[in-house]
Amino acid sequence: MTSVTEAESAATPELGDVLEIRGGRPLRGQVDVKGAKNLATKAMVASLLGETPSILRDVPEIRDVEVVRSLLEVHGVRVTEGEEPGSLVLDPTAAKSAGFEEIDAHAGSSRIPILFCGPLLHLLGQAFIPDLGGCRIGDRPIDFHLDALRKFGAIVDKQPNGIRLSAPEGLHGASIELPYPSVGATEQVLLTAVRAKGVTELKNAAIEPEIMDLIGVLQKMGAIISYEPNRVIFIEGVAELKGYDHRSLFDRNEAASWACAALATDGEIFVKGARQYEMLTFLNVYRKTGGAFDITDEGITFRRAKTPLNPVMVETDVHPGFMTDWQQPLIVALTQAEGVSIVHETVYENRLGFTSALNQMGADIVVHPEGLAGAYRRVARRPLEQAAVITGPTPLQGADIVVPDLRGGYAYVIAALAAKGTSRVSNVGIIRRGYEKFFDKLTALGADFDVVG
Ligand SMILES: CC(=O)N[C@H]1[C@@H](OP(=O)(O)OP(=O)(O)OC[C@H]2O[C@@H](n3ccc(=O)[nH]c3=O)[C@H](O)[C@@H]2O)O[C@H](CO)[C@@H](O)[C@@H]1O
Ligand SMILES: C=C(OP(=O)(O)O)C(=O)O
Repeated sequence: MTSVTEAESAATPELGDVLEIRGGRPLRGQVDVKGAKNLATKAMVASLLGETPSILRDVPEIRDVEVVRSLLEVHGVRVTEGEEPGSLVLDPTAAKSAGFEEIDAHAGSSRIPILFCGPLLHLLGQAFIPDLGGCRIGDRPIDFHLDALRKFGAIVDKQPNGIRLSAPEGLHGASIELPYPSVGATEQVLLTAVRAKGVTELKNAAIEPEIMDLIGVLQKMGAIISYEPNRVIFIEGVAELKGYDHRSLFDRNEAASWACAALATDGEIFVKGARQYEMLTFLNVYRKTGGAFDITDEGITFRRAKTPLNPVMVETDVHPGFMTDWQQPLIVALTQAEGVSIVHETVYENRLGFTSALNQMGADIVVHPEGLAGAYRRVARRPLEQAAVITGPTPLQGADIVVPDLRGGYAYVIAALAAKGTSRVSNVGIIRRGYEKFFDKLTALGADFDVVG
């Protein structure tokens, strides 16, 4: 078994783990957003399907990319920096001869290993996938993934520390309907079906912009994928794929986070690289909240249109709805709205726990773990819904707080920046999973902080 340690993959010394933040200063200036965490990592896995090297551009310098890079290297993919800054060359030509590796890698740090199943089964006929990490925001089962893999002809054997897969007869096209439009399960089907024998029909697929960009990557490699109305995707398997040359979609989650930082601190931030189309839903909510934005070809500038902000009612949802990864930084801004805001979380069952630290800082947020009975819904909701009721405006005071997960952590940092007085924010290393050059960007925006641990 090959072990790829956290230390090996997270060697970048940019971030410490504890920040002392002196709040009360508006964030002003420019930040650049590069490729999306939720696309770049998947495009990197796709390189394993090609017969020739791939080039991925605008790769973000984040820990999840480092994790996937080391997993690819364990499987014999040669990963080097490309000529263009921020690009990677992924050469899979030695992967087949590298043979089967049972990896014990990064349990607790990323969800991407599950997407190696299809590519490894095509390449080697077998795979071992360790237990997954990622943010602890609910149960996050992988049953949709495993059911789909079985339909392709894979044999799945659950083991104490992961799953072992084999495909003695090879993989064939399948007819699959997801119980819920899961992003990861849709990617699993795409990465497996492109080289399976025959046609795959996927119903109730996720259609997030990152999925569309992954389909673009696979089409460049030679795949035949058509996207039909009503969340149906058809994939005609092909015998061989080549490498791709692709510039990653921008990180709309990072862009939305900085937009909320401008709102919460009453600052003004130009997010270079942000685009309107992928953020339409976010921008509507931003405007209703009392935020303003100017869109140009280079990016989007975010600021407040008024103070105090307006209260809003938001339901997180699959695309084209309001993304679950946007609600945490928005909730910080909503503590400064005049009146009662409601955020219904419908994607994960435990994604509002981070609000308790905001209450410690002076916010008035009540979480209803079973959702709000009788509340208005656009469509019927899943039983795992919870709701946060935020009453504002409430001044925030500095506090000692511990980052729980990626987006919750970002929310804590902007809450501390918006608060009066000094905060000590621990465990900020988690933020490296999805925000590149985070300290540099805070400094560029005029944040007053020190790394103290
Ligand atoms: C690396 C990455 O791209 N992460 C994103 C991805 O996560 P991820 O791909 O893990 O999220 P999914 O869309 O799969 O999960 C959505 C819901 O489906 C459930 N589910 C999923 C798979 C399964 O086999 N069984 C099952 O029940 C999950 O528990 C969750 O309640 O999409 C989420 C929803 O937009 C985002 O918050 C994450 O940032
Ligand atoms: C939930 C997230 O990521 P992951 O799926 O990688 O845990 C996120 O990016 O907010």
